[in-house]
Parts: sequence; structure tokens; C-alpha cells
Amino acid sequence: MLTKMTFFERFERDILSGAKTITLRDEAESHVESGQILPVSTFETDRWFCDIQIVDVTPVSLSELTDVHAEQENMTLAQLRNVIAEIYPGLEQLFMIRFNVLPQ
Ligand SMILES: CC(=O)Nc1cc[nH]c(=O)n1
Repeated sequence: MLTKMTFFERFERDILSGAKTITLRDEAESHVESGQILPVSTFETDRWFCDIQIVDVTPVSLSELTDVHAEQENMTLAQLRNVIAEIYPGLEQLFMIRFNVLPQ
């Protein structure tokens, strides 16, 4: 089970504002469960910036991504596909983790 989650710094503002409410991860980073509370820090410097509560985790393949997923990531679908291809080149099986940011 994961005990923390990291995000690239470029996503921090969208997460804190509530504009980004999901993250798409590979299998290794999918081991969280509904209700779990996790500290979140930046991938680059491991700086804590919030705590999140997991809503749910759902398998989703790259080819199944829609505008709804993109909106939940505060991106266009084209942007989202590019981001995923950059982070997880060649990976088809993803896991959608929905979360809420807890008040600080
Ligand atoms: C650090 C890292 O992998 N961050 C990711 C990966 C996928 N989605 C996301 O929002 N953040």
C-alpha cells in the first residue's frame, strides 16, 4: 500500500485549486484504497504541499480515455494523452485515482 504520493510541481496549483481531481498512474502506483489519507509532495524536491483523501481507484486503458478524464485533469484530451505518453511511454493499462484535497 502506498503511504505517500508525489506529483510534478507543474500540477501543484491545479491540485490545490481543485481543478485536478484525478491522477492516472501505472500499476505500481495504484495501490491505494478508498478513504485512505495520503500526504502529497512534489516529485522534484519532495516538498509536502497537501494531504489528499482517496475517493476510488478504477482501471482505465489509454484507449478508453475521454474528454471527461481530461476535464478531471484540467487538460484537453490531446494534452492528457501527451502527458501520459511522456510519463509512461508505451503503457496501455492505467489506473484512475480520484481524490479530494483535505483542508489545510
Ligand atoms: C510524479 C508523477 O508520476 N506524477 C504524475 C503521474 C501521472 N499523473 C499525475 O498527475 N502525476
